[in-house]
Amino acid sequence: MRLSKFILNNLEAVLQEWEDFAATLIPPEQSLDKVTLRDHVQKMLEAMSADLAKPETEHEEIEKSKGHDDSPECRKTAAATHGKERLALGFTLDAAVAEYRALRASVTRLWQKSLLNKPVPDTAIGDLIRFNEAIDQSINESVTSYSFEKEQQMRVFDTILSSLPDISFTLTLDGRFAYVNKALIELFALPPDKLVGKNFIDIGLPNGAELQRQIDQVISTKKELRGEMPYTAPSGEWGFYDYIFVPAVDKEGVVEAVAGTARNITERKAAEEKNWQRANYDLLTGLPNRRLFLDRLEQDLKHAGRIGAPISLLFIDLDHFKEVNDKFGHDAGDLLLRLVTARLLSCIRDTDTVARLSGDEFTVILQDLRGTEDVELIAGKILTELASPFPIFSHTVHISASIGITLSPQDASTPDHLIKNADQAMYVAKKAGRNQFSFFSPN
Ligand SMILES: Nc1nc2c(ncn2[C@@H]2O[C@H](COP(=O)(O)OP(=O)(O)OP(=O)(O)O)[C@@H](O)[C@H]2O)c(=O)[nH]1
Repeated sequence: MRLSKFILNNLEAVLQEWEDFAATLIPPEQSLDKVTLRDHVQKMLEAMSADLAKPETEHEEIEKSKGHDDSPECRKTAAATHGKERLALGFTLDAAVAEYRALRASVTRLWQKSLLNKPVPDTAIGDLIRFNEAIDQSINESVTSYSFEKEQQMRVFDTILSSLPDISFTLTLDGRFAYVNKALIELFALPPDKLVGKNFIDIGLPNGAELQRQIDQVISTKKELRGEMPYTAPSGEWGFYDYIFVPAVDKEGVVEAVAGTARNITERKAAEEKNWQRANYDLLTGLPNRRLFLDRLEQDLKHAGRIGAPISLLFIDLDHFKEVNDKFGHDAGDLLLRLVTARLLSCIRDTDTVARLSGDEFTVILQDLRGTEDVELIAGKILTELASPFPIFSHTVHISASIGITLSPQDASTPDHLIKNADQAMYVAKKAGRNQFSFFSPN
C-alpha cells in the first residue's frame, strides 16, 4: 500500500498516536485536548496524503533538492494556520514544532508496524522521503506564520505603547533594554539601536547603579517595585518621574523579563509641593505655621531627649501691634510683620526654628543650649532688635515685644505643656510692663 493511502485509511489511529506522543513532548499547560487542534492536524495529514498520492515531477524533485517548496497550497495553508493558531493559543514555538516531531514519528511507526512481515513495496522508501520532506516544509510554513504573526503582534503592541505619553520598556534579566517605546526614545534622545541591549548605567543615568539594584530585587522577590526620580533630558528639560518595575513571570513562575513604565509627574509634584507649602508655611511671612512648628517641636524634643541636651521655647507677642494697624493701615501692619520676621531670623542659628503661630504671635525653638545664659542672651537680642525703629512706607514705627521662656526638660517635656508654659510666662512679661522677657515659673 502507498503511504498516502495508508494515512487516509488509518487517520484515526495516526491522530490518536500523534496526540498521545505529542502530549509527552508539550508542556501540560499547552494542552492538546481541544478538538480544533486535532482538526488542523487532520487537515494537514489529508493535504500531505493528497500531495503524496500525486507522482512527483522531475521539476518538483529538483526544486525540493534546492530547498524550494513547490507543494500544493492546501498543505501550505494548513501548516500556516497551524503556526498562527498555536501562537493564539499561547503555545511556545518549541511546542508547536514538537507536534510535527510527534506526527512524523507516529506516521512512521504505524506504517512500519503495518508492513511488518509483509513484502515492502518498492515505493516505500520514496514515499517516506517525500513524507519527511512534507513534514519539514510544513514545519517551515508553520514557524514562518508563527513568527510573522508574533512580529505583527509586536508591531500592534508597539503602536499601542508608542501612542501613550508614558514611557514603556522591557528589560532582560541582566537589566538591558529589550523593548523601548517612542516616549523613551524621545526622552533619552537616542535611536532604538543605541538603547536596546544597553542598561541604565550604559546610557548614563546618574542613579543607574541604584536602578540596576532595584531590578535585581524585582527579579529575586518577584514583586513589583515603585520609585521616583528626577531626570534631566539631553534637551536640558528637567522632570520628575515615577516608575514601576514589574516582573514578567512565565507559567512555571520563573521571571523571564522585567517590564517597566514611567510617567512624568513634574506638574503633580509641583502641585503637591505647593499644597505642602500652603499647609505648613505662613503665606505672609514665609515662616513655618502652627502645624509645622508643632511638628518641629516634637522632633526637636525627641532629638534633645536622645542626646540629653536641653531646648528652650520662646513665645513672642508684639506689644500694641493693633495700634500699628489702626494708625497706618493693615498693609503697614503686614509689612511690619515681615520686617519683624527678618529681625527674628537674624537673632538665631540656622538649626533653630522661628514660627508664626497667628496674628502677632511668634515662637522660637532654641537647641543645643549651654545654659539659661544663652537663652537670656538671645531673648535680650530679640528685644533690642524689635525695639529698634522700623521704616514702614513713609513712617517710622516703634514697637516692642513681650517674651515668655520655658525650658525642657526642666519645666516640661511635651509640646502642649511647653507652649502653655511659654504663653503663661509671656503674659507675666506683658503684665510686668512689656518689652521684656520672663522665664516660666510654676508659681
Ligand atoms: N496687619 C495684620 N494684622 C493682623 C494680622 N493678623 C492679626 N492681625 C491683627 O493683630 C492684632 C493683634 O492684636 P493683639 O495681640 O490682640 O493686641 P496688641 O495690640 O498686640 O496688644 P498686646 O498684645 O496686648 O500688646 C489684631 O488687631 C489683629 O487684627 C495680619 O496678618 N496682618
